[in-house]
Amino acid sequence: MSDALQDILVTPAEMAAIDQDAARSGIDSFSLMRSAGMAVSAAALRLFPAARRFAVLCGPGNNGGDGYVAAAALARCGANVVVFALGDPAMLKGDAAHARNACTLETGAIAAYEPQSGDVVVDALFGAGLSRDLPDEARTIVERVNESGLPVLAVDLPSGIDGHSGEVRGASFIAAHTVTFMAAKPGHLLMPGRARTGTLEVFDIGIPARLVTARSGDLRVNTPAIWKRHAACLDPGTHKYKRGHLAVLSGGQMSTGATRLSAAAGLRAGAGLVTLASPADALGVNASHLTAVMLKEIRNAADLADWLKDKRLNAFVLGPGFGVGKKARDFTLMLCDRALVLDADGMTSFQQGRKELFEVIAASGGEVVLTPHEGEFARLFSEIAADGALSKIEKAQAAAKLSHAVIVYKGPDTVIAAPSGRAVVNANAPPWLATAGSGDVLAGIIGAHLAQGMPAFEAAAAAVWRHGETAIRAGRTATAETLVENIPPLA
Ligand SMILES: NC(=O)C1=CN([C@@H]2O[C@H](COP(=O)(O)OP(=O)(O)OC[C@H]3O[C@@H](n4cnc5c(N)ncnc54)[C@H](OP(=O)(O)O)[C@@H]3O)[C@@H](O)[C@H]2O)[C@H](O)CC1
Ligand SMILES: [K+]
Repeated sequence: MSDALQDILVTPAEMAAIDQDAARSGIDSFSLMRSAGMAVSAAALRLFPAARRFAVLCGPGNNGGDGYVAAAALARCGANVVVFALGDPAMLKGDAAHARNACTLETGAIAAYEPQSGDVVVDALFGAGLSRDLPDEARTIVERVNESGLPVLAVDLPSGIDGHSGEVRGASFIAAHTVTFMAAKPGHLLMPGRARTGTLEVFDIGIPARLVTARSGDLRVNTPAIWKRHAACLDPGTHKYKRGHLAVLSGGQMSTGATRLSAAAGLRAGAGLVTLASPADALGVNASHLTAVMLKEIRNAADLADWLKDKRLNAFVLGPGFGVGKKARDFTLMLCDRALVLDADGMTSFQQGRKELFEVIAASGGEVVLTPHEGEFARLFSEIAADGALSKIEKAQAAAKLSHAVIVYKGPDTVIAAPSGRAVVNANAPPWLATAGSGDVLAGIIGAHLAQGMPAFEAAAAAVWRHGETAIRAGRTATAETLVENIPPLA
């Protein structure tokens, strides 16, 4: 696989355009289908050497064509293969018809397939061309196979998964392994598609990388390649102020834990100095819990304005445990010209009045990162959240454009999007990262990256990735405290 294609995500519509470009450039489209089908048969033999029988389920388009190629190749290798078609195979066109004609195996009607112990199901019903909910006949088979617990090897996408959004269209197979072609699709990474894709294999069927990159947008999987050149903040000549001064704004005395988690995470993640800015009533409780993190009394906007004269204070986290209301709004608007992570209560405080926030962000030229989980996203961007035609990626992109901020749309499939439309989908977070206080830790890591001078998009993408690595290191019993202890070095 070409390096240029390693991390890119290509939508089904872009992939269709790439196919056409490949045909125009003189590449024989049937040779692509042959490569695709051969890759599927190779994966089937490699992953399921003990299969008693391969049941290849072929659909009405080119995904089905890949299935006929794979079935014929498996049979040539001596495997026991049965083939079932959705719809009348005589209606197949073009390459799929060619593939079917070249496959001498008898083809049964899909309704006749009875799952048997020892079967491996090769799912070639629908791939990139799925345009609506699965028809009833396909749905019945999907449900029968899913109930049987038989392993499913999906061609391109598990049938029923929308490659654009990862949504389930009526029903879908739950694959053990998926073989896709040239590049991963958003539906492989976005939930629930991610959970139904199994392990993902991206196979190069021979389309030149330049044709793929020419059509693909600015959408990537979140890997260190995205941000590592911005992470060179640890040069040997540095001192603590060069590594930035992060300030975390604490809530009142009954809700200080969240901000201490953010502050501790910020320090561990590499900010040179971290100060917890605390209201008077919380000074005592904060002081009794802090050592390396410093403490500063900030009672009101006047105190904050005075403190902000220190230009070395270059990044802020506001929101965890802060409380919803006017104080959060006033403080936030004062911080938008610096680097700011606006999390939790900070965002919720603008549920009414977001226009002012977005205008101030646009006008002030700071680096603002908003970190909504699904509920917070729905509160702050209700009309975007309600648009069923948009994928999670497109929702994050629309929110970034509207707010002029970098959006970290959190979840098992966190999407980071910039106002320019640039976006990455994160893929390294284990399920146990969803633990109380985990978001506070993430906010602190983003703050530390901002304090060290990383641009907001890279700071956020690197933090989300590092947060995932942290959880892997902390293990399945992770708590927010052990997450902080396990934040790995960035570079
Ligand atoms: N470069 C590559 O990646 C290559 C990919 N290949 C394989 O080709 C498929 C995409 O093939 P395509 O024919 O475009 O699409 P599908 O096979 O997924 O399905 C399309 C057919 O199904 C009909 N359709 C769509 N949704 C439904 C539905 N819910 N119910 C019934 N029928 C449906 C659709 O017809 P329309 O009615 O919508 O017009 C099509 O007939 C890709 O996934 C790869 O597996 C190539 O083999 C090699 C190059
Ligand atoms: K499929």
